[in-house]
Amino acid sequence: MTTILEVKQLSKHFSDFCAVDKIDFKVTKGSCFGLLGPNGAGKTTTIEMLEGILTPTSGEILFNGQGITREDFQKLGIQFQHTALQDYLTVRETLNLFSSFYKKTVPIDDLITQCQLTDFINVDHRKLSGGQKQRLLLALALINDPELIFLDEPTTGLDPHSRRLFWDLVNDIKAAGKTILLTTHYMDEAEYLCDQIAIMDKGQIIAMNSPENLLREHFKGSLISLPKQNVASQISFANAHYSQDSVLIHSDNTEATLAQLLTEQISLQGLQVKSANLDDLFLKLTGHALHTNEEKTDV
Ligand SMILES: Nc1ncnc2c1ncn2[C@@H]1O[C@H](COP(=O)(O)OP(=O)(O)OP(=O)(O)O)[C@@H](O)[C@H]1O
Repeated sequence: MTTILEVKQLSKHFSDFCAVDKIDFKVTKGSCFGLLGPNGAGKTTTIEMLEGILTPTSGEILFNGQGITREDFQKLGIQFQHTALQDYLTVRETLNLFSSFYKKTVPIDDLITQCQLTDFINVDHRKLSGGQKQRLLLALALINDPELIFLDEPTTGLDPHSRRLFWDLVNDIKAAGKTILLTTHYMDEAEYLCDQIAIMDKGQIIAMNSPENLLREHFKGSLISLPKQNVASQISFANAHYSQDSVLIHSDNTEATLAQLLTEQISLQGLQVKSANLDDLFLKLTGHALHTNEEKTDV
C-alpha cells in the first residue's frame, strides 16, 4: 500500500493557543481517511495546513514521500465548508468558470453526470437546495482531476436523504481510485465512508485505526444502555458512563451485569443491549459526548 500523504509532528498555534498539537498520521493511496472530532477539535486547522492555506507552526507534510510543494497543491481538490461562488451564474457557468482556472481539467459533462447535477445545469446556483449545492461544490473540487480530495464537513446540515446520496458519490469517487481526506463530526458518516479514522479532541489525535478495529480494540463485550431516570444514585459498576439521557455500561459478561442490576433493584424498563459505535467510543475516550456537553462518571 502506497502512502500518498504523511503528516509528522504537525502543530499550529494561534498566538499562545495550540489548535493542533504535534499530530502524526499517514493516508494510503485510494483510501478514505477521516478526521473526526467535535467543534473546535482542530480538524479544519489541520486540513487548511495540508491544503496550503495555513502555514504550520512546526512539523512536516509529505506528499508522495516528499515535502509538499506549491505544485503539489495543484494536484489537490478542495471542498470547503463555505465557498463563495459568483452570483447570477448557473451551475454550468460556475463549472465553466472554475474549469478556466486550471491547466488540466476533466470534461464538465462527465462531472455533471457524476455529481447528479443534470437537472440543474441551467439553474442559478443560489437557488440550489443544500444537498444540490454540496454536489456542485464536490464537482468543483473534482474539476482539476485531483489525486487527493479534501472534504471539510461536507454533509453538515443536510437532510438524511441528501447525506446518503452524497455518501454514495464519495464511495464512487473512491472506487475510481481517488484518495479522500474527510473531516466530520458525524460518527456514522465516518463509519460508513472511512477506511481509517483519526479521532481528534483538543488539537490531539486520541485514537487512530479502521472503525472496526477501533471498536474491537475498545469494546470487548456488550454495551448496556439504561434510561438515566432508572438510576436514582450512581451505580456501582466499573465502566459506567453517564450521557444526557442514559447510563451506558460496558460489560464483559452481560448476564452477570443484568443480575447485578436486578440485585441493586434498578428497573430494567427501557434497557437495551447494543453494539458500540464510534459515538460510544468518543464518550469512552474523552468523557464527553460528541454533540453535547455531557459528563462521564466512573464509579
Ligand atoms: N485564526 C484563528 N485564530 C485563533 N484561533 C483559531 C483560529 N482558527 C481556529 N482557531 C481555534 O482553533 C481551534 C480549532 O478550530 P478548528 O476550526 O480547526 O476546529 P474544527 O475541529 O474544525 O471545528 P468545527 O467542527 O467547528 O469546524 C478552535 O478553538 C478555534 O477557535
